[in-house]
Amino acid sequence: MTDPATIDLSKDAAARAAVQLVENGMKLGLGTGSTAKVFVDRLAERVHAEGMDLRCASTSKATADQARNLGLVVMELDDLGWLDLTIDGADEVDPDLNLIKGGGAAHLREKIVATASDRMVVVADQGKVVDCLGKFKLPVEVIPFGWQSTRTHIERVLEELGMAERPAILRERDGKPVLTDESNLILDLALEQIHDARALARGLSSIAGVVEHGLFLNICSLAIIGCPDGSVVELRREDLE
Ligand SMILES: O=C(CO)[C@H](O)[C@H](O)COP(=O)(O)O
Repeated sequence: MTDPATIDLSKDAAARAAVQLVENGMKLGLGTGSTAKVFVDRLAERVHAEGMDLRCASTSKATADQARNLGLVVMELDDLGWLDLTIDGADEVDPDLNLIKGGGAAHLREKIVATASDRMVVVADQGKVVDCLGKFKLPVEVIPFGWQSTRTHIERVLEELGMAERPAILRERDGKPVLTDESNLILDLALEQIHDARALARGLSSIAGVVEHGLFLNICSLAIIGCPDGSVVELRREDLE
């Protein structure tokens, strides 16, 4: 297992590099999770040191609280309109910069904010880079009403795609279902390997009780991967930049 201290240095390296992409006057989307949290810390340092004028939209209540406590201006996405840049973490990043997100149960707002931005950049450590998406359980946000029927529909979609008998697990914490910022539930799909992410995304989106899945396809144009020695590796999708 990777040493947690090593992971922290990597996150810090990615966050520091990402902060350099921010320009004065930008409207910025802020992600959720431990790497996004480090980014917000580094961002606030730069904003105060340079007297930058930024307006931010947050992907979660947790990040909004953190950013406001650090003196950043956080507004409603609808009051900001279109954003210049969103910086967020990811649970998996494949060679085409397709992602799995939602480990922090925030992928619905994360996708809304990322797709309301000119550019989405991911900050992550090397452990997130994979050849094929799917080892990390795919989060699917579902509405509580009839969630077990929704789970049955999800399992049918998986069966149709040859991913049969893969359980959709209700996410719980301390014996209680995890609720998203939208008061919905999360089903985590244990898939191992997602060979046709587009078909899976289509299938999941066609189910009535599914609010949003954690596949981010063709959204991220740059992934900044932090290394424990403080260096970073940049993975790019030129066609999305
Ligand atoms: O998608 C997310 C939250 O919904 C996070 O960005 C993702 O889980 C990565 O988090 P971390 O940086 O803590 O590993």
